[in-house]
Amino acid sequence: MESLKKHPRFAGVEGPVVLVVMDGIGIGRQDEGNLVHRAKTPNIDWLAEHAIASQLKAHGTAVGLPTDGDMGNSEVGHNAIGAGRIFNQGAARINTAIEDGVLWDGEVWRELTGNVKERKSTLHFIGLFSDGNVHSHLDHLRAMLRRAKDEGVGTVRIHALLDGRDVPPTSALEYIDDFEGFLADLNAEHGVDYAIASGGGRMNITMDRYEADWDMVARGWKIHVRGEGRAFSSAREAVETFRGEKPGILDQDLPGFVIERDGAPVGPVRDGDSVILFNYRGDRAIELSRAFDEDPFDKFDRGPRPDVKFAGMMQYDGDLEIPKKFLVPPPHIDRTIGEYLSKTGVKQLALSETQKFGHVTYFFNGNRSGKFNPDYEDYVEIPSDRCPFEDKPEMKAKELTDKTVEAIESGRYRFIRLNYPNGDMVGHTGVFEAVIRGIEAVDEGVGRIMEAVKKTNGALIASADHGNSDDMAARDKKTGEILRDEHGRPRPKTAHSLNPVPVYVYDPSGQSNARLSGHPDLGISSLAATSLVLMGYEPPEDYTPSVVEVG
Ligand SMILES: O=C(O)[C@H](O)COP(=O)(O)O
Ligand SMILES: [Mn+2]
Ligand SMILES: [Mn+2]
Repeated sequence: MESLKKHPRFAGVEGPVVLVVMDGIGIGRQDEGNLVHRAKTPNIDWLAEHAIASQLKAHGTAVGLPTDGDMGNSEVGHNAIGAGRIFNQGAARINTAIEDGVLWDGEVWRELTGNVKERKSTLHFIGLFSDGNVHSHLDHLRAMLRRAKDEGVGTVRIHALLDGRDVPPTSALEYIDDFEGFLADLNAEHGVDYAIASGGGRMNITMDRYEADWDMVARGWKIHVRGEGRAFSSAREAVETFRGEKPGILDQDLPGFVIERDGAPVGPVRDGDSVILFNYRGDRAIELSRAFDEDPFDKFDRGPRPDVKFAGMMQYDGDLEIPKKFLVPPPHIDRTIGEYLSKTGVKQLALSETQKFGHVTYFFNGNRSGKFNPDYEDYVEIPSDRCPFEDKPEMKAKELTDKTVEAIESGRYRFIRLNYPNGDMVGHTGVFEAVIRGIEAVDEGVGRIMEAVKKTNGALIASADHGNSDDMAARDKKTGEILRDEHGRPRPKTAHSLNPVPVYVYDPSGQSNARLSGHPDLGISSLAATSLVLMGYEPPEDYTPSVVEVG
């Protein structure tokens, strides 16, 4: 790989180029459900009016997802931003592997199904139980169950993590009923025994990320693997009971449950079983994978670890080889902006709080752990609070801004990137007042960064990885009208939006003579080239073009 070439007409702004990812802050229709619009954001508003402003696509094919009906997410968003190009992503790759049959011919699928056939043991599937298409898709699970049945696998157990975060907040029963119907057909026609064995809300058990709270994984392990937990005769009964006990609870927060048959758990994981984690996205799949794969292991007490064959849908971390076995290889993302800058000897800094730290480092660097060259890279992680996001929607915005301003003024870095998680993490709670406060905290941070950039003759690029808080109200599918609760308040939508995101390029000293490049239909993969031209480098030829022309 070559170093970057100097830009032919522009030597770069004097101070650092700062790329701010305002996570989950998109551009939506200006109504009651758009909390970005409702929040007081004097700094972002100023940028919209006075900086170079445009919109970028942040969903669907613009970020490597199968169709333009797929909402964007932080993983594919940060992949696209950091790679400067679009790579086919998890969902698209698995669809192809299933269509072409490559998945079934693969060594890992054959090993895991062969194992349970030979031992007459159980094949388990654990994963996010929805069609949100961010971490998983139920169509993949259905395809695998049909195939398992065709290949003569007799017993399958499903451990269902209820979503309500990438899909409507209380939609679990629709997915459960639909799936139970599918299972009933398989069982009746083919004499197999395929059943849901356990489950719980994804933000309560199993799907922690970035080691923010291993207790979640410990709870999930007990439920799925040991079959220990509150028992019910069906997943539907569990959900209905929990909802009755705590009205208003969202699916993502539901407690764990175990399904019993004849007084015993129907599907704990036992020696000789095979286990597939059918999530394809890495961040929230890594910890459970480690619990299955690692020995020794000190994150929580697993009790006796069953001796199983474990595989992930994908390899969630290629550098750390987590997990060891996987069904579909991940996209190989190379020549990211971070790698180019390191190669060119340009100093860079990445910052966020725990919740999005892996996004500005691992995902931004093309799913790569560690640094390209520690001499040229510094990473700062501010530990996230451990309370519900709606209780402290400002999160660590102030601390993150302090560190960023300090870094800008230090003169040590040429490129600084950071992520404010608020618009997204608080957006997922569906608590409107909190979301507004979270966005206002981001705006305050952006304002302080604008000042620091001005002081140092640097440049700011403010954008986002996908929308969320710009579209927070549930709507009637046909009319688009906002749906309301009994008090007339909009019912929340907790998932990401399909909206474009803003891009603001602010060069207070005017050195770059930046103006819109006028390329139509740009997506967030153009942010890498935009950062490079402001630093005075020519973007690599196959990068998505810059939002601005300079010089
Ligand atoms: O994992 C989550 O929290 C959501 O499914 C997606 O959110 P993110 O893509 O913004 O991380
Ligand atoms: Mn995000
Ligand atoms: Mn999100």
